[in-house]
Amino acid sequence: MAKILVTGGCGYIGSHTIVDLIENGYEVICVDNNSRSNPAVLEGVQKITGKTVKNYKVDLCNFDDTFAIFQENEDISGIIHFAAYKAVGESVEKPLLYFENNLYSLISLLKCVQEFSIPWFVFSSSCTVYGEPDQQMVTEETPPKPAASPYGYTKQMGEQILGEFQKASKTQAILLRYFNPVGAHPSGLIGELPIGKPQNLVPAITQTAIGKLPKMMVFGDDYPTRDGSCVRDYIHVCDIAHAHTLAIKYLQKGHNAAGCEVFNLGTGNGVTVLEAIKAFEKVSGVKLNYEIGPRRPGDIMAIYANNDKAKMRLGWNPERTLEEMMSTAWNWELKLKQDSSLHENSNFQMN
Ligand SMILES: NC(=O)c1ccc[n+]([C@@H]2O[C@H](COP(=O)([O-])OP(=O)(O)OC[C@H]3O[C@@H](n4cnc5c(N)ncnc54)[C@H](O)[C@@H]3O)[C@@H](O)[C@H]2O)c1
Ligand SMILES: O=c1ccn([C@@H]2O[C@H](COP(=O)(O)OP(=O)(O)O[C@H]3O[C@H](CO)[C@@H](O)[C@H](O)[C@H]3O)[C@@H](O)[C@H]2O)c(=O)[nH]1
Repeated sequence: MAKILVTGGCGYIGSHTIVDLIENGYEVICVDNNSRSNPAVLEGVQKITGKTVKNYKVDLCNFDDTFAIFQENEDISGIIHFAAYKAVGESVEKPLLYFENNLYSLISLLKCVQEFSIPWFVFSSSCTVYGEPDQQMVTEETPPKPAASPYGYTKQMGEQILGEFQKASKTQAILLRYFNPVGAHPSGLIGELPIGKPQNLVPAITQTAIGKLPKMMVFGDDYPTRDGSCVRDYIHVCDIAHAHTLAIKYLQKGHNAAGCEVFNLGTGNGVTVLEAIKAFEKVSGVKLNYEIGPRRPGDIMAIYANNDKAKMRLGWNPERTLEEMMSTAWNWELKLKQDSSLHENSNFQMN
């Protein structure tokens, strides 16, 4: 079976994707400098799959070290590139850190792709590229708007870099635009490990429910939506993970006629913040301590995916419900409370 290099494989989405790739018969190697993750995550992957995944602890911005991985593994057929920094607020404070890490790492990797003629490349993009869209439901044809943050620009630029690179090479590329990945593996052995105070909704909910945070804030209930709170398209991380396996299969079958294809990865359902909280309360039986606060600067009122293209071309069928997203996230939070070794994730600082 083909060998796939997963970058950022110790991270949240990368670790779930490694599990899915292994379960679908792929051989996987990982490169992650653990700047934003705990290497113990791969032990969780091992417990789920029974396979040990080798991690190269390398900073992808370092071309020589990255090149050496390819020299050692001349049989790599595909790359799934997750490695990046992803905190929107931090990117506003430290734009150069984001441009440097997210773009240098991509370029250094693509130089290796070129040198070693790697046939398939899958890139983690985001619905952030749509900015505040004119229509709430976006298709892949919806024109990108200026990004709201340096992080968002790194995704837009990453897409452009890949588009131009692909035209000049034989590598086939897929850009996956994730909506809001949430939840955890049903085993409770891997999940999201937010650094510091969580900025994203679901970790904020679970950390409040377990008592790590005294209460949480709903950022605004005065938007022109059905209950006044913002609308997002929450998608289970295992469904996102499986889309990567399908993307690799698609490239493997040579279906990627366009050379560099874009796919939205969302459920197609918009959910408000208050609905997400209700779903959590229902599955956990915990009454959440929350308050309505002011709007968060830079927040988009409403966005959700038209996912027809991924369904039709990749054969993707996101099947997990909002309740499953919440129950697996809660199960993971409960497991984290028991397992102090994963708490060591907080041993690293934001740069
Ligand atoms: N989680 C989301 O909500 C979301 C939404 C849209 C897009 N994305 C994108 O998906 C990808 C994965 O996201 P995630 O949530 O799994 O993030 P994550 O922070 O959990 O994982 C990213 C991993 O990349 C590693 N990394 C970062 N820079 C590196 C470098 N220079 N060299 C080697 N390793 C490096 C980190 O140590 C970490 O393990 C990212 O590109 C992110 O921007 C995430
Ligand atoms: O404590 C909180 C946290 C979030 N929210 C709201 O919950 C919604 C979702 O917020 P969040 O989980 O932060 O997701 P987004 O703002 O949609 O941004 C995420 O999803 C984007 C698209 O994938 C990525 O680009 C970003 O990196 C990622 O942070 C928004 O309305 C927030 O205002 C709250 O009300 N309280």
